[in-house]
Amino acid sequence: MGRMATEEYKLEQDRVNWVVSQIKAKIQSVSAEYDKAHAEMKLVQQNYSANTSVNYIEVDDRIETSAELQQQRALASRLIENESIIKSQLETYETLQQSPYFGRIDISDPGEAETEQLYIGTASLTDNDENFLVYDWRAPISSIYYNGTLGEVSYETPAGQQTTELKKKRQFLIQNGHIESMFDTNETVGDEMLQHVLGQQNDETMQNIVATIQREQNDIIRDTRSDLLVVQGVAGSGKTSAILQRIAFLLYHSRKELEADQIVLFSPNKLFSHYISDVLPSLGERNMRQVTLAEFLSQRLQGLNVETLFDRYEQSVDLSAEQQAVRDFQESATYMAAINDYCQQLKPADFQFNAILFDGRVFFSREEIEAIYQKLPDVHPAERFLRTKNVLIKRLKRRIASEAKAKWVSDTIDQLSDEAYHDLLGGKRRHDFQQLDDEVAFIARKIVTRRLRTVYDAIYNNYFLDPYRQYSAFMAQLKLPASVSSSTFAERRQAFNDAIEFHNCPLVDAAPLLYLRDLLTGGGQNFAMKHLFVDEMQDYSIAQLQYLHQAFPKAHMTFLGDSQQALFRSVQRPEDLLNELKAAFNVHRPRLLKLNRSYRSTYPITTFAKALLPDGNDIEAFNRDGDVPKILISADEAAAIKSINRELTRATATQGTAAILTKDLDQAHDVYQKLRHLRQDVTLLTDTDRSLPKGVLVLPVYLAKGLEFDTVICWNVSETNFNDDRLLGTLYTMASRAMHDLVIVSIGAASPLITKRELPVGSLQIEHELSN
Ligand SMILES: Nc1ncnc2c1ncn2[C@@H]1O[C@H](COP(=O)(O)OP(=O)(O)OP(=O)(O)O)[C@@H](O)[C@H]1O
Repeated sequence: MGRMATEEYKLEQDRVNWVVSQIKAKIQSVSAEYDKAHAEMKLVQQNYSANTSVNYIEVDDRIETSAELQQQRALASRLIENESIIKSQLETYETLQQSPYFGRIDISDPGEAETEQLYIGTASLTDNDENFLVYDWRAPISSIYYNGTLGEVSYETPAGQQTTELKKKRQFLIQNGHIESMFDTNETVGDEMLQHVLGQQNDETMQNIVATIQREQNDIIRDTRSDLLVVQGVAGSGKTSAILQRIAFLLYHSRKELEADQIVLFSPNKLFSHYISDVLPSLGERNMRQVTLAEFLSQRLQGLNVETLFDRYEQSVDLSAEQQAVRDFQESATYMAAINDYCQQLKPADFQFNAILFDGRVFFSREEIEAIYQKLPDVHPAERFLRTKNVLIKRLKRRIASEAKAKWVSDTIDQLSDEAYHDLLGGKRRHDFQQLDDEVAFIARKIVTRRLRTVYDAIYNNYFLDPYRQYSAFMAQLKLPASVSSSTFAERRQAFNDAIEFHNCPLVDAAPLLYLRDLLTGGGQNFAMKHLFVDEMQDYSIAQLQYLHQAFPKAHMTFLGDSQQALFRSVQRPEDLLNELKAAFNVHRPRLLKLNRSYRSTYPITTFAKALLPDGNDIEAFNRDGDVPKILISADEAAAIKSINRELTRATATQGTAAILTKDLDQAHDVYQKLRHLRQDVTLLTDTDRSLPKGVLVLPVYLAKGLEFDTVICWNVSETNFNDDRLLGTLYTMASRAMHDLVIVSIGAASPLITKRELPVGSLQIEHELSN
């Protein structure tokens, strides 16, 4: 290990130069190709717009033109696709030109005398004879680079397992075509390169980590077997990074069967979505779909305001022990199982059917709908519901047919303008009808159908079932476990009813309610989604995860989280969690992986952060130098603001990112208002923000989930402000956002969460400030 002899270095730089020259040549030829494709595209577009301006007087002409137009359109879209393929190729070459590769492995296959040298980069590159100059990091052979120590190694290929001998492993840092550093290592991926990468300053968006993926991370990235992969990883261990590289890997691995939009990631907030948005494009892949749980639930509960996790966190009213027990119950798999049982056994008379109204009058009465349901055979509830729907539509059609004979309809027809009449004829023509009467009857049905559109929509959208009343009825008949008091549960049910009255839906009820609705009406399932990722899974209840599984029944699941970062929730052992999920999901190949090494923060920061936790010993700090975290005890708020300002001036002098994290939004507002008078570069972030502006940011901790900053200042971790054990996860999340510097501010005595812990000597620097 260590820096290499100059001669070796020169040889490698020569190779880099040679590869770069090959890339340059490729860029030239592809650019020419691109220009050609672009010109072709332009031509078709011009042609297309010339064609679209032809006049439409002759009806038969119109048909011909539209066939021609369709052809043109197809041609145009093929050209657009072609152009975008060439463009992304060009982009790949341009990235490779800066840094063609980051690794080299020397291998010798059994029985062969020769040693082969393979270079590994973010994308593959071949010369004109199809020889690999650079291997894609996701190629089967590249796994050796991440997994193998020197000596005999094996790797998976589509043709089965192969073995080879790994003779050398070399890492490079190449920038602008220049080798900045290079190391030989016999470890998986050596620490020196990692030191170098991690020591750098934070960017506005996350970077890919392909050059330095660690062995445990590689296991997550390349797992293609598991149908449920649960990752418990400590703060800063690379969970989010692993998700993104895994997606890139899967897209490569199943190039033919998998598209980026068949992958969905549930992310903690919008800032986070923006933060990670560059990683996949930097690897030449399209981004997956991203959604927050709140967005997903609200979209499915249209017309209701679904309480967000943040709303709930903000109002974290101290729940009584009984209320907590009710919440735990409602978030459990048992509760979801009870819903399933209820739906399977629901008697027709217990269905909460709604009458369908038209113009304020009953069109289909409750009794009629119930009678239809009652008469149907006792099949699966969703199936029976669907058949009910079909009967209703049939009856609607019959009523339309008879209503079409009504006098008001013929009166309406008499008064139709020619234009309106033709409009109603739609695609039909005069000679489509045998007699004029038929045509008039057709128009009459059209008129009535249009008028009764709202009835049709109501049937189509399942409005004849009231899922809210049904859910409430479910709660009313539920047999409660011993831990739950019936009066507290009755209060909870009342709270749900009241919320619905005001078009609100409590978060705890959203997933169970949707589950019930989907089971009874047979909707809400997306069979096209092939992979479901959940980041920060500790903020989801089992019930919510179970609903996601129900909503994406065909998706492989990868759930990642850190139980220690739970906000206002008790910590659960990952093994228990996996077992619970396994039972609830009925999966075949579950797997639990752990990441214990933390890369984000310096050694002193991780050492301090882990000391806060009762089970912090599992956390392994990555060895990177830095200052010891500091706690500033101020006498009052004004003094605290002043000292923050001083710290910020120091922190921003180095161009780094700095964030002040608060317990909740109110405090973020407050700090922002005070600080704004002292400096111009401060921004307050709220949950509608989608990007991270430059300068100093003030934000509540839950919006900082998954993010990182060079300097973090934790606001007012005092005895009074952090006086609850349940805030430990909050404090730990705050502290673990810091990459290089961590400052904790406390007005008055510090929180017992810090003072009661036996912190290792010298792990925290304490400064008392007197008021002035
Ligand atoms: N193998 C690696 N090589 C280089 N950098 C890495 C590696 N693994 C993680 N990192 C860096 O460590 C930081 C933390 O990674 P990431 O955000 O993925 O962790 P996380 O487990 O999702 O964290 P948290 O749960 O605290 O939000 C990032 O800056 C990431 O780039």
